[in-house]
Amino acid sequence: MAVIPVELAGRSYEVRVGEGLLQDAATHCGALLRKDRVPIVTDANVAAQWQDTLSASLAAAGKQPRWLVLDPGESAKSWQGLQRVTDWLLAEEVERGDHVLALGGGVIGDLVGFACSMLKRGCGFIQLPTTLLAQVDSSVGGKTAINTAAGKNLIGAFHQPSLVLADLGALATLPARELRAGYAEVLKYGVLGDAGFFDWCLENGADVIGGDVRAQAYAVESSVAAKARIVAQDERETSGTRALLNLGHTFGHALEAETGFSDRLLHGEAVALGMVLAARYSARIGNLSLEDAARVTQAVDAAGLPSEISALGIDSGGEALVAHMLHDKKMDAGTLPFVLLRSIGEAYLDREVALSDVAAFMGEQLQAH
Ligand SMILES: NC(=O)c1ccc[n+]([C@@H]2O[C@H](COP(=O)([O-])OP(=O)(O)OC[C@H]3O[C@@H](n4cnc5c(N)ncnc54)[C@H](O)[C@@H]3O)[C@@H](O)[C@H]2O)c1
Ligand SMILES: O=C(O)C(=O)C[C@@H](O)[C@H](O)[C@H](O)COP(=O)(O)O
Ligand SMILES: [Zn+2]
Repeated sequence: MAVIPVELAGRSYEVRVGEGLLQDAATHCGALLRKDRVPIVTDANVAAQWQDTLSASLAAAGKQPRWLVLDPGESAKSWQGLQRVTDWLLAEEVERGDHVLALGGGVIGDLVGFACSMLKRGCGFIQLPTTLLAQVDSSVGGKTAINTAAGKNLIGAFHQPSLVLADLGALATLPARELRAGYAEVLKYGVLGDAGFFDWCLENGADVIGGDVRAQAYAVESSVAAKARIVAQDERETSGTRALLNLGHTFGHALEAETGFSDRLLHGEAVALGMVLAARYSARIGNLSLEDAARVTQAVDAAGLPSEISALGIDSGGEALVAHMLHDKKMDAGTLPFVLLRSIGEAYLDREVALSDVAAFMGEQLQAH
């Protein structure tokens, strides 16, 4: 098992990565579970695979698991989903000093984390991420949120978990499309800040997606270490450092909004497309070589992820996509800083981007090929 600390003043916690962590969850959580009753929120797909394992672990420690099982999918990250979770936590008489377990992907982690940030003005929670995306990204760093009609993650809070248990065994039951989508966020760490890791991804990405546990362990541990370093420097995304983790997301979130936050385009797929767009736009304004932009596209293609927005069947034009971007949380007094690239492994925040030029670029990309 690898243990990666997330160092935050007064709120440090560990991310434990390994096999069999759900079987041993009660031991790992230890005194964080201070009462006999343990509230757990998950979705139906995850419950079908992992509810018995977690229940057995808790029962063996003399605990009574209490389950809320939600419908799977991005639509749970909504006002209705939030109300369902908070009402249930209140009915379960969860107190501020208790810990709620969030068992699932990024949807469950973001939703439950947000509910816990508000419950009685803040109770504890533990992330038990079961998707590759959640293990490498969403369970770490404390961003929690729901979506609204206006856009992605627009209502949320920073609320750090007390512990993250990333059980690599959970990835064995994950559908191939979801594994691939999570891999986009792995590749992101290479593209934004680590050319060596990008090269590792090119060589080993197929093994990660193919289910090789050693490759998955390296991918998860490296990604979590990279994220933990950045979050420790800039927990609340105020200095510009953490904003680099948003590489591909301004484009990607606009595509998710335009496709209705639906199965048509998963978050990881949107991030893959967004990274390609960020690389191509960086090349267009002369800040990235055409060769490096092409390498980002190749890495996305090699993983079987989408790389051309023209294939999405979006009827609207570049202006409509830019209209979604105006809701981006990086928007600052009329300026939208974009995460762009100088090279593979060197992302930067560009505050000089003209949205009219982005609209023209997106219009071209929607027509291309
Ligand atoms: N907070 C953050 O820092 C952060 C970072 C990245 C993404 N996100 C958010 O995460 C969300 C996407 O998360 P996701 O990709 O994990 O999607 P998800 O939570 O919807 O899970 C994907 C699918 O896999 C199923 N599933 C999960 N684990 C499984 C398992 N082990 N076996 C079988 N099926 C399983 C789920 O039921 C779901 O159908 C988005 O809303 C995105 O905005 C947040
Ligand atoms: O942790 C971060 O910071 C990230 O940006 C990670 C992203 O992968 C994640 O999708 C995040 O939720 C996007 O942040 P947002 O602030 O644009 O909602
Ligand atoms: Zn993301």
